[in-house]
Amino acid sequence: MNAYLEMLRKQNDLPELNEMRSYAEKENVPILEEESMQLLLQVLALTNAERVLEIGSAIGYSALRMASDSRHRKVTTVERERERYEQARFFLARSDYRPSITLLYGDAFDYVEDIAKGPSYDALFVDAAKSHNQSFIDTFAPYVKRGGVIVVDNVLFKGWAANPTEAPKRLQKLARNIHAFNEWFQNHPDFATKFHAVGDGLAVGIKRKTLF
Ligand SMILES: C[S@@+](CC[C@H](N)C(=O)[O-])C[C@H]1O[C@@H](n2cnc3c(N)ncnc32)[C@H](O)[C@@H]1O
Repeated sequence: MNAYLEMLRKQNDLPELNEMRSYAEKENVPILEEESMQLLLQVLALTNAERVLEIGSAIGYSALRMASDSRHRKVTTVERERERYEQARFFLARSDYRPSITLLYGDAFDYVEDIAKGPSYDALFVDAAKSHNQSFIDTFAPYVKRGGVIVVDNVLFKGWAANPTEAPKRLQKLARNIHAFNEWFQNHPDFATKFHAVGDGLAVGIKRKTLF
């Protein structure tokens, strides 16, 4: 069944995406799983998200997927690892969607002032250091419009968020941290949040128009 869905999905794939996926696999760069991508793109389409802020570009794969999914969409994406940023620049430079993507190098937290000066975003996609999920949302959600969406990847963390003691010892703290974040996001009065068991787990929070 998955092969069938993959065949359907790939019918309107951009040629450069295959190259990016192969690079990611070869170099062990984590990119968004396809099931999660489908949900992310659907959420962005349903909410007419034209301005998207992404934290964690890696090699620019999800930024390109988001930008190429709608003619009117503009994606700003931030990556703090030099090599990944350079690789993203390399891949995106050859894409027709380059003008729709603003690729920034550095720690996302260093861009708060710049982001605060611009117009608000329709969506925020958090796919960076998992231990900072809450800080990313505390810091950047104020620049998402009310009714906009906040999407966070890896909220299941291979199932270890539910059972941190089953994670390898070195990852147990992170698993507990992700679980604490999930509870915080689920119960935050500013967001209507739903969790989806796709890929490594995707949380989608809608920034409420009025507070509860
Ligand atoms: C899972 S990868 C992103 C994958 C990408 N969204 C995709 O699906 O194609 C996470 C990336 O976030 C970056 N990152 C982590 N913390 C960050 C921060 N504070 N600011 C900017 N980038 C960060 C990491 O260097 C890493 O490349």
